[in-house]
Amino acid sequence: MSGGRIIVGVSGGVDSSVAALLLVRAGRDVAGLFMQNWEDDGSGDCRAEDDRRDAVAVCGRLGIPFFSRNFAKEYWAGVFEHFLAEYRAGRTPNPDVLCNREIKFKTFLDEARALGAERIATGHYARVDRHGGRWRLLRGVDAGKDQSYFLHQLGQAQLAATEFPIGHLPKAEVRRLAREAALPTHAKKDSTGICFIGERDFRGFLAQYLPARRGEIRTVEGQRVGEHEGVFYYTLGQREGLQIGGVRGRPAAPWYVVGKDVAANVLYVDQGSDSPWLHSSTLMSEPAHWVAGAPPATRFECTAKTRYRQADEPCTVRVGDDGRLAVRFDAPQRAVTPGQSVVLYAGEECLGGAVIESTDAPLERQLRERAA
Ligand SMILES: Nc1ncnc2c1ncn2[C@@H]1O[C@H](COP(=O)(O)OP(=O)(O)OP(=O)(O)O)[C@@H](O)[C@H]1O
Repeated sequence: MSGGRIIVGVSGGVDSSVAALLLVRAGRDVAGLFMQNWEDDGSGDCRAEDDRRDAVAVCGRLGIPFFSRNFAKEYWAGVFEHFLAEYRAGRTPNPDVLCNREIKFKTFLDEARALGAERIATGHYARVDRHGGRWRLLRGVDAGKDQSYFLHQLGQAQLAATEFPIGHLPKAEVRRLAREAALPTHAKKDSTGICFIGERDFRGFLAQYLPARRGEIRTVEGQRVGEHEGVFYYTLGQREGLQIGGVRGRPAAPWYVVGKDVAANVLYVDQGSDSPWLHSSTLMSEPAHWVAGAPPATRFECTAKTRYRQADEPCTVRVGDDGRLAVRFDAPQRAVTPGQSVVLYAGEECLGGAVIESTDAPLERQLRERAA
């Protein structure tokens, strides 16, 4: 395991800095590779230059070679175009899942090999081990930081070449190690949000690519209660950004998005964060990816997350002949959203997952039947 060069993805953040530190301490032949995945649009919000400077400083401090590559073209073609197409279709994609599959564990891995490395490492909170003749993807030990959800599209070939040096550590310990080693990133704030959007306003960003298209906001019963700027700017279960005044016969309680009719350009809302219109017990997915290369069975019980920050929910999975999943949850789930990923776990092990295509939420079913 320990021979040959290993290249760490250095993002200029504290996690990848400590990943590199631990590999250096283990006596490995380590180099850092920073990737730029987005062209600076001059808006002044792009942190890429600061991050790059921090990545250079960390490699300097550790005394390891630093490389930098621009993958903006690959990111645009492999992640961003799909991201826009999904939003245009009224779904809510997860670009980080795709970025891992298409960029960090493909383009980046290829580039690392071109630079003479046999293996790569990242500062993800996840673990990889070898068990029963195959590689397993396991949750990070810090439950609040676990990133296996975003990594569920990895397969045997990628895991065989990958290390997650901080996956067994709690975040507080990672920060402590960074401070103790005087790494220049030790006090840096964790990055939030989608990497190419950063801290800027999400709707404003999306509007540059998907121009506003005004339409009606209606209650599920069909009453017109307001106007929206474009159904694609909203996601199921969302409360913010809805311009709805007082509605006669309705209490002054907050409204939530419970459905989108993309063809008719209508946004459906209901009151109460726990609205029955938001709940579903079954979802259907696109063809699934399995970390092991194949599902454990054609029908099995496990737990699943339908969003990153969500508790594990017990469910039964049926795998169709075409690889698509029918996932039935023991208890109804709130705001299961087409475009997001359903990720399956057996205890600590991430089995794989798939993009959610549809659910049996009552309104979604009605809209689907109407469209068919
Ligand atoms: N621009 C980049 N260049 C090289 N590697 C990157 C880059 N962005 C992310 N990575 C790698 O992917 C890992 C996970 O990325 P993520 O965006 O989730 O960052 P994070 O959890 O905030 O970690 P960090 O503190 O290292 O930025 C990073 O730890 C790093 O190894």
